[in-house]
Order: sequence, then structure tokens, then C-alpha cells
Amino acid sequence: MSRLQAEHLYKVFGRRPDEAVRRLGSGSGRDELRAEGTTAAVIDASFSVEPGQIFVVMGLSGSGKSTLLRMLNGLLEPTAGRVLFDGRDLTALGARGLREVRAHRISMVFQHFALFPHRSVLENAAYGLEVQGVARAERERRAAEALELAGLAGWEQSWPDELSGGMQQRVGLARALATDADLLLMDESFSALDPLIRRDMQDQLLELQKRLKKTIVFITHDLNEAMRLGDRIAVMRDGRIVQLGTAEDILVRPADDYVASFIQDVDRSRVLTASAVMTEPLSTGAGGCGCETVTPDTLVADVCAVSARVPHPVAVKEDSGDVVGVVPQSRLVGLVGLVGDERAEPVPCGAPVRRLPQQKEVRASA
Ligand SMILES: Nc1ncnc2c1ncn2[C@@H]1O[C@H](COP(=O)(O)OP(=O)(O)OP(=O)(O)O)[C@@H](O)[C@H]1O
Repeated sequence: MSRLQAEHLYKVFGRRPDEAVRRLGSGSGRDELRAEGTTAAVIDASFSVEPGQIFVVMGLSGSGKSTLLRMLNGLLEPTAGRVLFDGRDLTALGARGLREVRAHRISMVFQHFALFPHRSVLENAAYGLEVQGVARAERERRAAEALELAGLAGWEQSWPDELSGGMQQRVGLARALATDADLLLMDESFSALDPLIRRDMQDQLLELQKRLKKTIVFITHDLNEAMRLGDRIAVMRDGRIVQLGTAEDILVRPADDYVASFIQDVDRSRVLTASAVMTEPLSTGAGGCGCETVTPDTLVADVCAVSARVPHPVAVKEDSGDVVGVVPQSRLVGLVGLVGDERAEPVPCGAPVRRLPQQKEVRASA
């Protein structure tokens, strides 16, 4: 069962929202409604998030990301559609049931995390547990564990203003982790951080995720962040999800011109992996020569480096040692603009590699 399912979600602000949903369903546009003073913030959003996945919602300002996120934990009631959490219809829960789910099962991490200035880091991290009514000793133990996971061991007794912005954001993350919630909703959680710290937080989240396997819905307007973090990505435009897929799907098969223009500056070599660009091995002996190999999840940038060192297509091996494909240099050429040479064709390992004509000419004239 999916951890979270959104079924035909709509959120309309303004006059006669139900009528607006009907009109949107029969083809009216968002601009037409806006001219009448009605904002269709989210239009017909459907998706599911599996346990342990990071699901990223990406879009420009005003595309409807935050409104969508707030419907996922019941902070906003959908104008139409349903949200199922572990199969339970959140939209049908009363206020009390929703509060219960939010306190125990779903945590939020915001962009600007409001830490209490007169509470220690430990007390701040324990806040969610305090709300749940967990006894002091137990909540301090769990908060200390969460702080350690977030890389803040040793800072428990410090005050928030003694921490850098990145560290304060980690306290926010620790607070969410301490509650043991199954679902983390992260709204532009790293957007206020400097680029280097932001990248560091992304790494930390991915590292944590390997161990904790939470289900995470992560909102961002930054495509590179979306590509780094997302197992699946929903691209939003003007309230609608215009593409839903993996980073690879979006890069290799953009749904429309809008998505294509969005991704044009993305460094594909740092997003795509060997598994996205490999082909069937032409010979059964591929990978058996002792040359360097890569794994299916090696980034194309790193495959390029290996490709420059081996005299034939790079073999892609599973951890088990099975060869699952090869990456000829010709495949890397279009992707990252490398200059191709004859090594695109498989040659027996150890055979001399023919030089590029250009190189020959240089030597001939020397
Ligand atoms: N409470 C509200 N009342 C009226 N309109 C709203 C309300 N909340 C959001 N909107 C409108 O809904 C649309 C989507 O807003 P939303 O905040 O969800 O977008 P976003 O993609 O999260 O943008 P940002 O990244 O700037 O937060 C916008 O046009 C916004 O003005």
C-alpha cells in the first residue's frame, strides 16, 4: 500500500470554489478564473508516494507547491479530491483525528524554523515529543538521539543563537526525526541556507534516509535540489502537475516545452547514472578484462572519467559482479559534449587504441 496518495486534489481560493472546480474540469483555464477573482492554487493533482521514498514537488513561485503540501497533512482542506495516508482518508477525519495524525505520524520541517530562543537545543529538538505528552526523560533521550543523527551531538546544551543557520535547520530536522513520524513534509527546508551548507544538508538528508527510510515529501523551487534528492519528482506549473517521474525521465523525456526549458541548464552528467545511458554488452566477455568498471548508479560524470582511462566501452557491473551493460563513449558524447573517438567502438582490451586523426597530424608535423 502507498504511504500517501493524492487523488484528484483541487484547492480553489475565492468565490464559489465548487463551481470553479467544475469549470476547471470542463476546460476553463486558471487565468479565466483569476480574472473573476478566484485563484485555482492546485488543479487535479494525483500521485502516490511509496514508503521510504523521497517525493519532490518542484515548481516556480506561485505554482501551488505549498498549498499542495498543506493539503497532505490536513492543514488545508481540499476543495475537491482526497488524501489517503496509509489507506486512511485524511479528508474524512475530524479535527481531533487530524491533530492526532499530525502529532504522531506526520512531521513538518519549514524553511525558517522557529526555534525557541530561551530553550536549549535539546529542549527545542524535544518539542514535538513534549506536544505528544512524552515524559521528560524519554523525550530527552529520543531528542539526543535525533540530534546525533542530524550531526549535532555535543550541542545539546547550547542555545539556538550559538548555532549557525545551517545548524539551526538541523535542529528543525532533529525535531521532526525525534517524533518517529513516518512521513516528513519539508517545505523549502534548505532554501534559506548558503549554497555550500545547503548542499551539505542535502547530503546529510540522503545519508540519513539510507538508514531511516522515512517517507519524505520535499518542496523546492530548485531543480538541481529536486534532481539530487528526489526518487520521484512532480513538476508543477500554474497549479497543475505537468510531469511526474524520476530525474532521468524528466531529463531524458521532458513532457513539454516548459519542462524542456526548465532543464536546459542542468548538468546531466551529475544527475544521470550509468544505468540510464548503458546499452547491451556486445560481447559476452565484457567486463572480464580486469579494466576499471562502474556500477549502475555511478554518475555519468564519473563514467566519463573511467571512459577516458579504458580502451573500450565501460562495463557496468552489479555488486554481485554480473555485467548488466556497457557505456560506449559515443553515448557520453551527446550527453556531456565530449569529443568522440574510435574508442566508441568496442576493441579487444589490451589492443592498441588508434589515435585521433588530429593527434596523428600533430605528431606528423612535429
Ligand atoms: N490563502 C490564500 N488565499 C488566496 N490565495 C492564495 C492563498 N494561498 C495561496 N494562494 C495563491 O495560490 C497560488 C499558489 O500559491 P502557493 O503558495 O501554493 O505556491 P508556491 O508554489 O508554494 O509558491 P511559493 O514558492 O512562492 O511559496 C498563488 O497564486 C497564491 O497567491
